[in-house]
Amino acid sequence: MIKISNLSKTFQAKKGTIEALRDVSLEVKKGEIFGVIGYSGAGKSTLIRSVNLLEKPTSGTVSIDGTDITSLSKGELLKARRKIGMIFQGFNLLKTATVYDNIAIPLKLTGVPKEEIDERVNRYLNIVGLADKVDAYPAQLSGGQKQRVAIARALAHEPEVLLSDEATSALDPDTTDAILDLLLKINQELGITILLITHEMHVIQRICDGVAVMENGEIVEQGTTLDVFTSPKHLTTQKFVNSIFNHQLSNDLIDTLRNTGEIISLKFIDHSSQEPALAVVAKKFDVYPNILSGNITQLKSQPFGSLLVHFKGEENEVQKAIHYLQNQGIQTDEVIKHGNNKRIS
Ligand SMILES: Nc1ncnc2c1ncn2[C@@H]1O[C@H](COP(=O)(O)OP(=O)(O)OP(=O)(O)O)[C@@H](O)[C@H]1O
Repeated sequence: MIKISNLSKTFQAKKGTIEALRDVSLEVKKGEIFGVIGYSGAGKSTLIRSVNLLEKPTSGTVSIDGTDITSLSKGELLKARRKIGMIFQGFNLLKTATVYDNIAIPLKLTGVPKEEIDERVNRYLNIVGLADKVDAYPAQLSGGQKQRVAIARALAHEPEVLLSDEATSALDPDTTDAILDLLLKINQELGITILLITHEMHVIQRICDGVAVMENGEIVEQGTTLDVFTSPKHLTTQKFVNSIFNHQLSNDLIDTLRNTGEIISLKFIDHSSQEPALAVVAKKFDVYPNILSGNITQLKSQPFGSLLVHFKGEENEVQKAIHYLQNQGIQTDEVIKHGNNKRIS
């Protein structure tokens, strides 16, 4: 549905040339929710703004539904953009217009007839749960409600793709989750493909099917959300994944445990299999597993867990236990080795 190929963007700034995007390629399939995550300055905004050509790439192509939009004439581009809705962190509502007009005015500008406008405003305000606010002004709405209006405004153009530029970054955690649930509903019920950018792993975890991690204008890792969570390869990805699980151990505890065994991080998809696996390991090998910290969360609709376990025992027995767990399909990472001080980031 969205195919970004070898996209690069350079800005000429006072202090020299800034390479905001370097040879970025990614593909978002029809009906998917795909998230791009990265720290500030990674190039996320530049990337998402390139998808509807709000930002003109220096090189590379962007195809929407098979059409290379970087090669279109102005008129053709205007038409193609109708397939692409966008929502923003700051909502971008007209302050002096009612909710109705915020949705209706852009429709009027694209020539949609009056009755059709009425019908669409109604339909999409119902979908976002704000039918009773049709006559309100933005100043009378909460942040979450403003974002709902912005979503209704985007949907009213009946796009195939919705771009979300940090849409939940200005919202509190509960409102964030409510908006993420709304995006999921739109994706599932209206079949709209969603590409979003965020700096919060929680957003990826809750609604994304696929994820790309950006740093310094490049994609350093991408894959299904499940693969990236279970075996993050790049250090930045590992930091984002760890931010969800947040296993914190005191240095004193680490020093004590290091002398008697290893601390291993276990990641698993089917949590029901986890406890028996540890019990079997304790029976089969001369090791004593002790759970230090644990967290089971939901990856979209799949349970996903992470445990930090101290395996007390001789090094060769601990290694045998780890191999056994790996053969059970459990992802293992050594966090603190015997007498060593390798630490989780
Ligand atoms: N119009 C511009 N002119 C000059 N430099 C720019 C411009 N827009 C972005 N940049 C630079 O490009 C790089 C990537 O910026 P971008 O806004 O895409 O990152 P980001 O990951 O979205 O960060 P943030 O989350 O802080 O918005 C940064 O170094 C930024 O300063």
